[in-house]
Amino acid sequence: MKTIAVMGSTGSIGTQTLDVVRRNGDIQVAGLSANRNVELLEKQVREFHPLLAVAGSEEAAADLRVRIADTDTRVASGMDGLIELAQMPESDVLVTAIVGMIGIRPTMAAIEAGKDIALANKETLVTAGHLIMPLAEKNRVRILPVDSEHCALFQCLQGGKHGEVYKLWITASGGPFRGKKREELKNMRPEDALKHPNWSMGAKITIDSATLVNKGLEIIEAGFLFDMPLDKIGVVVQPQSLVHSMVEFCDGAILAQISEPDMRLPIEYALYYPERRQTVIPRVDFHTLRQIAFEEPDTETFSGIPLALRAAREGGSMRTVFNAANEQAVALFLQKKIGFLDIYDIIAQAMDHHRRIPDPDLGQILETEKATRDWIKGRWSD
Ligand SMILES: NC(=O)C1=CN([C@@H]2O[C@H](COP(=O)(O)OP(=O)(O)OC[C@H]3O[C@@H](n4cnc5c(N)ncnc54)[C@H](OP(=O)(O)O)[C@@H]3O)[C@@H](O)[C@H]2O)C=CC1
Ligand SMILES: CC(=O)[C@@H](O)[C@H](O)COP(=O)(O)O
Ligand SMILES: [Mn+2]
Repeated sequence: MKTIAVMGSTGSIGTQTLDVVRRNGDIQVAGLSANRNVELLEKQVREFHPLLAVAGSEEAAADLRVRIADTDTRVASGMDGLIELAQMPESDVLVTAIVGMIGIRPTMAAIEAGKDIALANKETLVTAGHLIMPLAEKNRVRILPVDSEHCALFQCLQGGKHGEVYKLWITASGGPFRGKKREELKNMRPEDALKHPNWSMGAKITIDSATLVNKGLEIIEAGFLFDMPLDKIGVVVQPQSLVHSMVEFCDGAILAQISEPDMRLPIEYALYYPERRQTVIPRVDFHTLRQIAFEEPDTETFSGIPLALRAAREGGSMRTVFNAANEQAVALFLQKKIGFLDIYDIIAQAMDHHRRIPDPDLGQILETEKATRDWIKGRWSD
């Protein structure tokens, strides 16, 4: 029986991971973690009986300890707790369902302890992919993509040779503001941007979908996961989110992965790879589906992709600045301290201000993150 630890179990990916576990009934859960949502974490502890539960702060951990005093689950907190969760001797796989580049250290710790990674936490790969992919190879662990596009690419690549790939096509929904122009975007509020047309996800990634920064992050993520140069990665809008991505091969053949938009499929694929299980999601109905549409992304209106390409081309610590500035800007937008288009300005200005480190180590990545956040706080926060 496989045993997993779920980092970020109370979020969108975390709860869907536990749903996959619940429906299959043959995976054990060794550890769970949340930031502040101890109420849900308590429920999860009572249902899945993990050995360890980690809360974001010592205050939240103290609350959780009281709540689950009648169980055998031990409670830890903060980054030390996440690293302990990542390295639990009982677990085979770490599901990285936490949001943001805070996932870097526990993900690296898990790889060092020989755990496979079911990776949803794309920010970690965007900022530290040059450290993580070689570390995984050295420790002979698998990085199994959970992000829907990357899981689709991974499925389409099965059996194909790396050298035979002509292009990876990442699909984008276009987000809630598809078709709008900059003038209309100026006044968009968080409640507008949080209405994703096809997916129900956490707040941060939903805003990233609206700016198309999510697609930018996903281009960089795909580069690391599949060892592909930027000119072999394209983006095409597929507004229904039915085609999750495609691989075009040298002979002109294109393989696509199509399914209803439901993250439980990629989560299940990553957890059971290379086996396929019975579906836990609704099947595509070709009797009612009339067409599958594609269009070009509007990169003039939505700067998420061009900004990411700039960060990827300049490389090194610039990827950290792109990601950290975006994390900070999205938080400010959600707090209604800045407008929607300010997200792009903050990222661009933070990148202009930064002096690039070509091949940053972990310490330099974390220092760059802090410097970027401090620089933004000094200019855009109270
Ligand atoms: N949601 C989706 O469908 C998809 C998500 N992804 C990626 O997966 C990752 C998770 O996304 P999603 O599930 O939507 O995010 P959510 O915001 O829904 O969940 C985030 C999880 O991380 C925890 N967390 C947040 N901040 C901290 C912190 N500082 N310390 C400890 N724990 C923390 C949250 O705890 P609490 O509940 O207590 O706040 C929660 O468990 C992201 O990297 C996202 O880009 C990729 C593809 C699809
Ligand atoms: C479900 C998933 O993987 C998200 O990353 C999704 O792709 C977001 O949709 P967008 O295509 O709108 O960014
Ligand atoms: Mn995605």
